[in-house]
Amino acid sequence: MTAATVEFAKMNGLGNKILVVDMRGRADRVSPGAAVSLAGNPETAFDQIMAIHDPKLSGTDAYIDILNCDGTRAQACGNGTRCVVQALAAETGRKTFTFQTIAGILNAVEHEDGTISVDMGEPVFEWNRIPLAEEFHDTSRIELQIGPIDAPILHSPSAVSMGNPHAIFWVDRDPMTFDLDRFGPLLENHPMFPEKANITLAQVTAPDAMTTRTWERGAGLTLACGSAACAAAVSGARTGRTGRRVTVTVASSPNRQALTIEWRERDNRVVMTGPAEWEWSGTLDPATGAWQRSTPSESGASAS
Ligand SMILES: N[C@@H](CCC[C@H](N)C(=O)O)C(=O)O
Repeated sequence: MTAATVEFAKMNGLGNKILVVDMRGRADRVSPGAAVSLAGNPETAFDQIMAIHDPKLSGTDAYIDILNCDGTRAQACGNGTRCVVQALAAETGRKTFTFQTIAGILNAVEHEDGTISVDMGEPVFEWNRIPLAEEFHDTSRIELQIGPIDAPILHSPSAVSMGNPHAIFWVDRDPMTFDLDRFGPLLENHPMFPEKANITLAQVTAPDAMTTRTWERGAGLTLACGSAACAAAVSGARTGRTGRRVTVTVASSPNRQALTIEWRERDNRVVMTGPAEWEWSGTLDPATGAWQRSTPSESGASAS
């Protein structure tokens, strides 16, 4: 008989709020309703759920189902993938993992210093695979702008899919100084993006460094977005703004933490390296989202 509850861990990657849910040994999934209920509680509020399922493909360790806090599915989540690696490494003592997601196969490794590298796959530039609603021969600079027509505030983003759709707007000052909570929803839902898009502001600060801030599809303003950091790094190199290995400082993350992103020349794959952090653990009902804390909390609260 399938148990009513499963174990989960509240974690984060650069402040990106993640629930890692252990769905192994079960045929059901975390329901969109459960996700919305968990997201609505300040204690379990999250940006993404990373649900670990039994592998569907030989040679992989797990199938990962990714849900945004609005209950929609996402194809990729860089910060969440590092959290999954840390959780499974702590459980098994292993250091390397291969996961399957809707977007493909991801390889990951936990290093001696505790940081985690995830091979996020190959970037996709074809307009209809990002996808965009209009044909663009060159998606490194597409026609899209916000603000007055003769003095746009944001314009000409680079578009790319890292499994999930991203638009990178190049800015010349700190991304925190822009009103992204106002522009984000307009751009996420712009008709140019038939599957919506993650919207990132990126300021190049050196040939090997940039600063980003992201409005996430299905989650809004989050403290960090790993796939967006990959998308920005690839777009920086593609447009000649940076080299292929960059430090991406995520302006909105606590203490402005950074990820290292390398777009490898030899195989076209993008490797993201950074930390993950466990906060507390509990159990939850994947059908309803009812939950219970099983490790101590500072607040003393214990249940939904
Ligand atoms: N925070 C994630 C990205 C999550 C998915 C995104 N909101 C989408 O719907 O594509 C990351 O770290 O990559």
